[in-house]
Amino acid sequence: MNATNKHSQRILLVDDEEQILEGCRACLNNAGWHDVLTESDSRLVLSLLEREEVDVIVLDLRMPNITGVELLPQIVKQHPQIKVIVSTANNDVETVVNCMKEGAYDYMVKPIDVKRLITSVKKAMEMRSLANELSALKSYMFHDRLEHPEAFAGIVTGNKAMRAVFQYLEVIAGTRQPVTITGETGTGKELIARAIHDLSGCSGDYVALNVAGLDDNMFSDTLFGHRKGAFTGAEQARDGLITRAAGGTLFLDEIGDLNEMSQIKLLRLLQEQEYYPVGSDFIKKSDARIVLATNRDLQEMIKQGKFRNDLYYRLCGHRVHLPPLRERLDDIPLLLDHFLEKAAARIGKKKPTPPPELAVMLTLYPFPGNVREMEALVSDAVLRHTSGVLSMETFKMVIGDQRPAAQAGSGSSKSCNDNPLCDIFGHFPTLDEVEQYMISEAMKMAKGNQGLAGKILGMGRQTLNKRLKSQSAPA
Ligand SMILES: Nc1ncnc2c1ncn2[C@@H]1O[C@H](COP(=O)(O)OP(=O)(O)OP(=O)(O)O)[C@@H](O)[C@H]1O
Repeated sequence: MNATNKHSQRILLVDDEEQILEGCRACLNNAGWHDVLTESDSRLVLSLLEREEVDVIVLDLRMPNITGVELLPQIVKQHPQIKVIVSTANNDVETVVNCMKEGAYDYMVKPIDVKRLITSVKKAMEMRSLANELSALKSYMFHDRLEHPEAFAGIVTGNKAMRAVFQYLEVIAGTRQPVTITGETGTGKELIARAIHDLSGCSGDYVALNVAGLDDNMFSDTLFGHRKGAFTGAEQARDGLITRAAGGTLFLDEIGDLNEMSQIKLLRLLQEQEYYPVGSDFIKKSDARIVLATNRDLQEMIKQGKFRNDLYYRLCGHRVHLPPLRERLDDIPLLLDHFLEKAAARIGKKKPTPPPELAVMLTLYPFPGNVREMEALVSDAVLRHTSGVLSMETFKMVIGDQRPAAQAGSGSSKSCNDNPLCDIFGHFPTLDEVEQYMISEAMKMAKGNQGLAGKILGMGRQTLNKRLKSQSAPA
């Protein structure tokens, strides 16, 4: 699927010297920007901008006919979204200051330094995509809609927090920045990674690698490949998965398990899009979009010295967090229906009817394995069931006498989905707990007078007295 039709990042170089245009174009191509337009006639720039969408312009200030100094304010006025970097032959502070006042994003002194050119264009592109994301986010805030619901078709949810994740992913779909997905095991991180790829409109493949348990050699060899003779047994050069993901998406799962050396290599890949195949001194470039996932608490790992701070901050650019299933109980009936249908279809049975109390019973269970655990539970029940109505036995065996999710140890009042009783008790209370609470509140209101407290509670003084005695009696 090619869900987005965003153009790739496009640069326009304007200079009357063809040699400079060609030199800069080659440098930018090498750095990974392949969509570079050039124009040597300044009189044609404004009409070109009417026809073509451009993100960044590198504009020479001294040109015949119309100078860059004259052109700059017109570009800024007519196309305020474009970032303009001016290039000037002399380091004339006054001209530079004037250009910045007119709205230039940055400036460069000629002859153009390649590193400076690349850094400046990179920053301008980042600013441009941030501005795009901001305006898209504003529009999502006002219209609760998804432009590409088909990208999320496999993810069953009606939950608000999940929908906000989808909207955010649509906003950042066009950027090539890495995306980090966090969430407990089984919350659907891999499904989200796939959706990011589908939304990106990239023509290349989606390639996934679970890095858990890989030592640095295996990590480097699997991801970056090796040159011939790099180690005993490396009889042929071999490309790594990063090559297979060229022009597409590389999904690295369980990055919280990476060791120190591999973290350094991952950081270089994220920051510079560069890597070395094992045994090679020649650096290679990658244009794969990188999506990462972890179910570990990376900040806690930093405190323990197990995860690099700089890598963490690099991962923070675009980040989504998937809530655990116990915090989106509204998804349980939908998922139950989905998994019943899926399991029945797989074994060629008719979809069984769930007993009405089943969905409620499932909301009481904390699901430490999240959606994956629920799917396994439902599949197992469908396999075992024989009559038209699904038996509760399989569920009872696993869930047993589970107390509501929060009591079962999650400790989160959110798991009651903002039920007012949960606000008071910190979990969904039992009848006994509610009774005790009401009696003690009524006694407080009645300043210890049992007759009055009984009236408040709608019971006689003697009944209240009995209940008070039974509450204080040892269990
Ligand atoms: N919202 C959902 N709708 C349908 N299926 C889902 C949903 N969320 C998760 N699943 C299913 O649950 C299983 C686990 O999902 P997934 O592998 O994406 O989780 P994960 O967060 O990547 O887990 P882990 O951290 O263990 O790698 C998969 O079979 C997936 O299809």
